[in-house]
Amino acid sequence: MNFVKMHGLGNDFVLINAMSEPNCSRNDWEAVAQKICDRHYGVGADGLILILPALEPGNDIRWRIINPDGSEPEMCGNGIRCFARYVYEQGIVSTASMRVETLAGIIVPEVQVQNGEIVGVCVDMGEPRLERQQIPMAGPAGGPVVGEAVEVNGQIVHVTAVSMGNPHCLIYVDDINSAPLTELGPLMEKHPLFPQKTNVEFVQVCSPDYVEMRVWERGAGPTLACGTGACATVVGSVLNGKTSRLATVNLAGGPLTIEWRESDNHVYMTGPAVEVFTGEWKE
Ligand SMILES: N[C@@H](CCC[C@H](N)C(=O)O)C(=O)O
Repeated sequence: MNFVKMHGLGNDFVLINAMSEPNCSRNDWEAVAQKICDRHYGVGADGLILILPALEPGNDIRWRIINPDGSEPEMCGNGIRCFARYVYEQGIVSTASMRVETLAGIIVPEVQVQNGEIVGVCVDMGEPRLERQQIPMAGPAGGPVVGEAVEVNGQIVHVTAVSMGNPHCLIYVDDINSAPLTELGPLMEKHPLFPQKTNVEFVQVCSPDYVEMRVWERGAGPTLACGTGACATVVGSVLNGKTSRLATVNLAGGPLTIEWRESDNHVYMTGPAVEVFTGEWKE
């Protein structure tokens, strides 16, 4: 199978145009993802992205994203920027702005072109989901989960939960460099409060328009960046009164600009998407 390797701030993906593969209707993509994402025995990636035809008229294209552990998340922010750039550059979609069918609903990325050069991708990520059941998070039905005390490994941490289609759990820290990413990350990911598991973000607020964030991703572990996590970070930080609606989220792999727009309640994410190499996967 032909593939392309891309990344958004070091959050890396293998993309396969399933429409041009003879065996595109195969039903073992989860197993392919586990093999191809392996950093020792495969290509190495934080996820496998499939390019598929739209199911509904009016939409341009559809995707699937699969985590390295074979689970299928609803959305991926860095991945959708790579996907949009690739399908636009390859002429699979002819317009810079496109309607993409995802498990989180229709997502609208726009490839940004200046003087004939692609300079980035801005994505309308839709509305954040804040109700407890929408995260989803166990416990009595109710409104947003903001700074809720949760016991993990015998200690109390305060969590804020936001869904961008996929679940995120924010934990504020004073110093990002000493955040317990690899200790608390996996424990929170599988905490019984999150029936579909969760991505875990450690956040240091530096100013109302600049935060540092490090992520432990559901189904992938620590990654250099997480686009949906950056969106959730700004939404959660606004709910906590810690930032304004427009802020830079700096990740291990670099910065994303995130705006939670008041006029339409949508979250907009702007950042890079880079092609690294192409290859052929032999099974
Ligand atoms: N890297 C992503 C998120 C990918 C999905 C995540 N691992 C999950 O299971 O929800 C991003 O950039 O948003």
